[in-house]
Amino acid sequence: MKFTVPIFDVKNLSFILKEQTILSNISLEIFSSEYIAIIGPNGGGKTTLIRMLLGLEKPTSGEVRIYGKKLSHFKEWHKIGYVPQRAAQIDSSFPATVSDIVKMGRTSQRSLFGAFSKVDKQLVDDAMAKMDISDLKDKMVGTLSGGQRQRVMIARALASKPEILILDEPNTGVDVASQKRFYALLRELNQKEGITIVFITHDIGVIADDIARLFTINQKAIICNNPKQALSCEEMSELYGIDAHLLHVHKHEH
Ligand SMILES: Nc1ncnc2c1ncn2[C@@H]1O[C@H](COP(=O)(O)OP(=O)(O)OP(=O)(O)O)[C@@H](O)[C@H]1O
Repeated sequence: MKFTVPIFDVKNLSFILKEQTILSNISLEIFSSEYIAIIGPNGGGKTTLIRMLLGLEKPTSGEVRIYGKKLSHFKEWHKIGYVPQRAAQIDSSFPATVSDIVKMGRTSQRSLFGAFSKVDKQLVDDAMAKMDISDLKDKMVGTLSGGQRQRVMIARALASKPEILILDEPNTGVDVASQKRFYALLRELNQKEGITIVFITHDIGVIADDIARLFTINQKAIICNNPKQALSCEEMSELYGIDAHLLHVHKHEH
């Protein structure tokens, strides 16, 4: 079923910090089952935008709605899986196994000391299977490769059975072969399971065929209709870096 209400509805969002404009008048919508990439120069405000979508940072002006609700009224945070930037950079002595980490994905839906139910266990096992890490479940997470850790962090997010997965530059420090495998997994989550994906990346060329829309953020948003326009947008974003203009606003069709 397609939502007519967007998952995220952002209107005229601005964020000014110590007189520096970080985001200026951003408006966008993200719909169920979309695969969206967000690109832009370093410091362009991509992470800040995501933090505002999740209520982790308060905008100076403007509004974010999730599933039609104001952020302050939204309670179903388990529907949103978030893997922040550098989440996979875990200290090698970190005392937790892969399955310990993935189980943490269930905590938001259990009472603080609630027992780990059969359903919880099944969801954890499913998330590990989807991310192809079942055989690593008893390994200490700090001993894994960058690509394996990255898949553990995403499995943790999947264990909460999210409807939307937000990934902030998940490929930093991951080799090309692991990246390709990772992109294939994301495509599968989007196409087979209908999970909405919002993906902050510098790697747009590789996923251009998978994504539905691209947002280029450089204080202001440039929104492209389709991935074929994406590459020219990327070139443009590299060019200006100073003052972007709203070039094209996508109208979502239902
Ligand atoms: N809480 C904060 N305190 C100080 N500066 C901040 C804060 N939040 C964001 N900024 C600044 O806002 C700008 C945008 O940062 P942000 O991390 O959102 O950019 P980004 O596009 O995600 O960059 P990158 O590609 O390097 O991750 C940067 O100049 C950053 O220093």
